[in-house]
Order: sequence, then C-alpha cells, then structure tokens
Amino acid sequence: MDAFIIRSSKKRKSSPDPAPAHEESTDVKLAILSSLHPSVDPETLLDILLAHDGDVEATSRTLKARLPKKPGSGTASAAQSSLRSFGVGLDGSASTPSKRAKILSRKGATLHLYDPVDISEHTPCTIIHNFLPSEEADSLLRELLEESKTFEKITFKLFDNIVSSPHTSGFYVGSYTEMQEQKHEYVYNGARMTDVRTLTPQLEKVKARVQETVNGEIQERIRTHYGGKKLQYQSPDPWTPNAAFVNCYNGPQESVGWHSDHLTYLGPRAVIGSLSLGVAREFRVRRIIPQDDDPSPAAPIPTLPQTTTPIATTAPTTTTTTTTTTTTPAPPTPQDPNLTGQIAIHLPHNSLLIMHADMQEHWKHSITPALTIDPHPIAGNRRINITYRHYRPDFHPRFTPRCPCGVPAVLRVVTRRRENRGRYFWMCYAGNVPVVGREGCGFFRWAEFDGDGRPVGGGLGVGEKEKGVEGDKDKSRTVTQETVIERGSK
Ligand SMILES: O=C(O)CCC(=O)C(=O)O
Ligand SMILES: [Fe+2]
Repeated sequence: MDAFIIRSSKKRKSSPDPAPAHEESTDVKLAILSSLHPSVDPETLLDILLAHDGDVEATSRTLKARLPKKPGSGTASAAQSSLRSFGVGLDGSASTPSKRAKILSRKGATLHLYDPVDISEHTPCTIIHNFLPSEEADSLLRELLEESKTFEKITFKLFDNIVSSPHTSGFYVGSYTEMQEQKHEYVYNGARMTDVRTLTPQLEKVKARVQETVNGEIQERIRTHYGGKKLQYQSPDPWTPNAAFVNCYNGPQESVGWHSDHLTYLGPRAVIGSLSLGVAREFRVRRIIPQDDDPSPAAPIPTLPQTTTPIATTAPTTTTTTTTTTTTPAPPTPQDPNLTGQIAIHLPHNSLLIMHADMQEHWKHSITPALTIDPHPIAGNRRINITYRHYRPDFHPRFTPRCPCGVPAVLRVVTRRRENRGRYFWMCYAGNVPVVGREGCGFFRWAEFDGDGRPVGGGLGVGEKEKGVEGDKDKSRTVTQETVIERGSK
C-alpha cells in the first residue's frame, strides 16, 4: 500500500535525523512540487522553483496557472540520455572539470539505463528481462488487470490536507490467517487495511519462481558487490516472500513519488522482488547518502569498476548498449553518476527488478509520470507492478513499539546526521496519519539489531531514550522536522 508521509516544517525536538532547512530544502521542495504536479518533470520544476527564489507556494501557483501544460514539458518515458549528458564522453573523457561538475550536480539530470550490466553496476538493483515464459506473463497480466478494477487509491497527508496516491493498489498475502492478521493487527499510515486478498494461484506460482531467482541474485550480489560477505543487518536466511503489493498505473500520468519502502514489518536491509507487466515505465532511483559514507562496518562500500563507456542510447528493443569496464575497481569520483542526479531504469513488460539489501536505507525510488507511453497489446495504457515482500515474523506488529499517541511507531534509519548514520530508530507516526489536525507526539527510541538484523533484547528495541537524547546531542539546537514525501508502510 502506498502512503506518503509529509513531515511538516514545524519545529520538532525528537528526530535524531534532522535536516537543516537550507541543506535539504531543494530536494524536499522538489519532492513536494513533484507530488503536487506529477506531470511536470523535475528539471522544469527546478527551473520554475529557482525563478521563484525557492518559494514552493509561488512555484505551485505558477504551475497551476500555466495549465494546460505546455507540450514538451513532461518527462517522456522514452526520453534518452546517457552518461554523456553527465559530461562523460564515449572514451571516458569529460568536458572541463568545472563544466562537468556543474552538469553533474545539476538536479534533474537523469541517466537512463537499459542494460542489466549497467543497472547492476550503478544501482543497488538487478534487472532480469523476459523473466517469465511469455504466456505465463501475459496470463498473469490479464488476471491482475481484472483484479485491478477494484483496486483503490491510498490516502495520505500533505500539508494538513488529505490527498490520494497517484495510482491504485491491492495487497495479497498467503493464507486466510495472514489476511486476518493483516486486517486486524498490521497498521498502515495509522489505519487498518480493509481490502486484503489472498494470493491468486498465479501470484502464488510466480512467487516461487521469484523467490528462487531472488535468492540466487542475493548470493551473486554478495559475491560481486559486497566483497563476499553479506551486509551488516542483512538476514543470512533465504528470502521467503509472503506478501505481494500489486500496483496499477493507469495511463502516463499515474505515478508514485520518491520514497523508500518502510522497514517496519520487513526489518533492516530488506530485499524486494518487483515484477513489471504491461506498459513500460521508468523506475527512477537516487542515492540519499554518499557512497563513501556507509556507516556499517560490515558493509563494504561497493566498488564501482571504472566504467569507460556505459552508454545506453536506445530503448531495449534495439539494445545497442555498450559497456566496457576495466578490472581495476576505482573509488567513487565526483563524476560518478551514483553520487548525483537520478538514474532511470526502464522496466519493460515481464521484467523482474530486484531491489537489493543496499537499496532502502541508502536510496529512494519513484515511478515518474510520463508524457507518452507505448500502449501494450494486452494492458492498453496500464502498467501492473507486483512487489513481493517478506514480512518477517520477528517484526510482527505485536512487537512494534507504541507511542503515547497510540499509533504504532515506524522503523526508520538515520540518513543525515553523520554520527548516527545507519542507526535505526522507532518514531511516532501519528502526525502523518491521514487525519486532519492529528499531531505526533515526538516518540523516539533507538532500535537495536544483531549483525543479522534480528531484534536484540527480545523486543524490537532497547535503550529507550528520552526524545532526542542520543540522536540530537546538541540539545540547544531546535530540530527542524524533515519535510519529506515518501512511501509509507508497504
Ligand atoms: O511500480 C513500481 O515499480 C514500484 C512500486 C513501489 O515502489 C512500491 O510498491 O513500493
Ligand atoms: Fe517502493
């Protein structure tokens, strides 16, 4: 289920992960604007935002006033760019460093990747094209198109307004018992989910295949990217999905804003298997903490091979991607596209995208609105996406800490304050539930896990602290609560 949390810019004392207004403001403002104007591409948003001296409201007014939208202002899913648009030439050369740095740091610049090798190298994801036998994919698509007729939009809170997610979704679990648990014990955005379904036979069958592939790819990732050792807090157990969220994007404008998937019920270092069917759309990812700043000692920094020509200039149907890599790993450099900008991964019909254990804590993702799409012979304008997830028994809601508000807390990770980066914590969620006027209480508790991501001390956290004690040692400082749009408790 989708949700987007908006944490208002009200002063708040409890967050261990404050974002000084000036530091994050452009990102945050862009996220807000993109949520309010999903049809306008980030580059245009940035330009208009800059023209209004960073004033979100004025920008939003201008955007509203300029409807109908100018042709060419949106993001076409088929838009092409390559590493060259980041200043890197085919031979690995670059334009002048200052020019290159400027291009690289420009928000809104997007690197489009199609080739599985590029994707695996530059993002925490693996893509497998033509995953299912084509008849199986088509038949699953048909089934889910039918199911999606009764999917609903998710409501969330935005600036004290309650708004709906820009797409619909449905939630599936393995058994009747799990369905009852989901309805009566799990909490999403401060509310119970009323429409929980059991996995259809086809979803069940595909789940087994996804499970097998994902487990193989997890091992491959460990071998090729983590130096042969799983990440700290990553589970050593096989990944066993027991739930699936199915999203339906009906038409080019339907989207999902920037978010990380909530870890509350998945635990740290979650892995997600995401199957795309129907219309091809862009899945965008962007790093939220620097690559050379991974806080967990057992989490080796993935080494990026020096890529000389990872250039994708055409859509996958006519794949002419050329990738040449040297064998010498190089530390991230300023021209590394992973450090700046967004990366667009193109998700055609019947592709499986694996979001690895280094994804949710360090990256955000979105499905960007498109100007145009290529209709799919079965799905028309629709895209169906299934995310298979493992709801961990040791993260069952009976263990979720509750704050004085009575709303179960959510599990988050510190991404901003360097000294605590990578630490997990539980925080109050009440300010984000879709009830106008409902305020959060500022509840905060560190969450502690063993190296395998299991809660220590029998519960989901130890060392409860008063608000902000460890997280915000500088007590004299008033913390500005982050204002972020993100995906809720899926
Ligand atoms: O539609 C997609 O590919 C991504 C959906 C997603 O991010 C989610 O369900 O959390
Ligand atoms: Fe997601």
